[in-house]
Amino acid sequence: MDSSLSICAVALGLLVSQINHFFFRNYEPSSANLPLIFLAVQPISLLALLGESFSFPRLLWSFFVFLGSLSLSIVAYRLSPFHPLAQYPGPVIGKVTKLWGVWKAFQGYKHVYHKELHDTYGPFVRIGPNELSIIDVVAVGQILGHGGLEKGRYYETGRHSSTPPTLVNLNGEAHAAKRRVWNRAMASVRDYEPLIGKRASQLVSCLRNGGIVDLVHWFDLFTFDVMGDLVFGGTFEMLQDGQDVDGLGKCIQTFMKQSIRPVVRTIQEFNDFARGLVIRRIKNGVVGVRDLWYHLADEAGLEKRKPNLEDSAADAVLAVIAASDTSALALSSVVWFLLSTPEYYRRVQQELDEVFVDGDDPLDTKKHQELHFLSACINEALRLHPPLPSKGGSRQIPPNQHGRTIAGRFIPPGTNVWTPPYSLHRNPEYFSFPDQFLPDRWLPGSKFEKHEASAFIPFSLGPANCVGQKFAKCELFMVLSILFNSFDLRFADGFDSEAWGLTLEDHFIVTRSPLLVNLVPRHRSTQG
Ligand code: HEM
Repeated sequence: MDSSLSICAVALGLLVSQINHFFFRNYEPSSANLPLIFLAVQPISLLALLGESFSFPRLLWSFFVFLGSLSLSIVAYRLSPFHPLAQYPGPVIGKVTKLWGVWKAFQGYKHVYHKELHDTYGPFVRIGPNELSIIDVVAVGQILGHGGLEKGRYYETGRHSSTPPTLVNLNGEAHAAKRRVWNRAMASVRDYEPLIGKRASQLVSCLRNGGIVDLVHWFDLFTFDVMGDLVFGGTFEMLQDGQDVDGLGKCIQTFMKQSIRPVVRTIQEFNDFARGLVIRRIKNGVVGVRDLWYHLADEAGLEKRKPNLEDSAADAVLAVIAASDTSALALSSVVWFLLSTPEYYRRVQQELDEVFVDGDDPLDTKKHQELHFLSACINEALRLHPPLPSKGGSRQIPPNQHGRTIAGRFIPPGTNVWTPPYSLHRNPEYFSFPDQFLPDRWLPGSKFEKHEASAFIPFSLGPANCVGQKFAKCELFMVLSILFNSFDLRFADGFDSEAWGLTLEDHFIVTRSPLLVNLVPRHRSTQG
């Protein structure tokens, strides 16, 4: 047949494809761009090298032989007992390719997919050719805790080259150095209490007339305003406007969903937006409390090397992203769980009424320590709806290092490891009735058969855990205390409350649909 290649050409095509497989297995590229060009050029070069004449059918054959044999050999190797992760169970599709997982992530249901896999295959699941998902509590401590594994390469690939690395992208000493600055900034949440309290009061004041409101919307505005205050000393004023005039929330969502085309434009918009805020903040200086920018830009001159403006701005933007959606989701989730279980809502209300007798300020943080049942409800909401359900904690063993034994099992070099909080928190080995909202499990002396508090990691663990954890908890207690103290809440008539939980989609930040609640002002309210 004229269009076929000579036997020699086919043999060479097969050989070269095997060399490619060997090469890419040992030197895995971090970007697909160059390898794709490299792969496309080879079948054409082979034809030229062998002096074969160029025609469309011949080119097609050449690609078919080369790519077909390369694909077959990759699939065979990934499914073979010779693959370093062969001992780990998982779906065939996951062993062969990451594309199925990517599709689930694109849909926003990666967390649910991983849980289903763990339900089927157990605590160690091979979810990608070189990826494991682990929900064993000993392993999670060894992976994320001190002396654990370093951050996976997804932390770096998620960053656009036009933006300097932030705390989240860094590893090792570079991370520790930046983390020191962040720790300094977040050391005393007490300093920030007036700032959070002011916005919590403003939130309640905006809602003072009661009626039907979308709490997702208002919690979003609240957390953005708080972060504007914390990071830049006051900026956004979304509560005052009653809306996100600059579209910051939309911008963050698009950015996180990373739909290829808008992403570059979004990053550009984001950087421009941040630059504007920074310029304004530098012009205004510190107004009142020392804000996060004061620390990030080292205005006190405590660091040996002053950070440059671009670096500090990138971290300031990180703060807004890391803190706003996570806290807003937590607030919405607590309200949703409580209104879905009226007996728990009544207990929270009763506790608040006992702790804050008439005239007491529900923003008094010293009294928040007495809110044991509310605290249990917050934990339970964070357990069932962790704001970072699947991505909080991807780690890796770099290909050029030795493997590690984790919880008695060998993890070979080149493996990416995930510890998805959503699946871990719902592991029946660690929590009785794992899918049910049962806040009593968090109270001292609870009689639940299984309760493994170290399997509860909504803020992650170890040296890269959430630096804003205390701040977030302070926000939660303040807002929930003043909200429940000021209003009686119930779902709006006709609102499909059961469906709300199913609308949560995991796109790194968790997107959610409106939460329609009817607010009736309470007579004993001290605010608004
Ligand atoms: C309920 C609210 C919050 C939750 C559940 C949460 C959860 C998390 C988790 C799981 C991580 C680890 C992520 C990873 O390893 O990929 C993290 C990291 C981080 N969080 Fe939060 N967060 C919350 C609120 C906040 C707030 C209020 C701030 C800032 C004021 C903040 C700032 C950060 C930063 C800067 C990091 C990166 C830490 C590092 O890499 O060293 N978060 N958060």
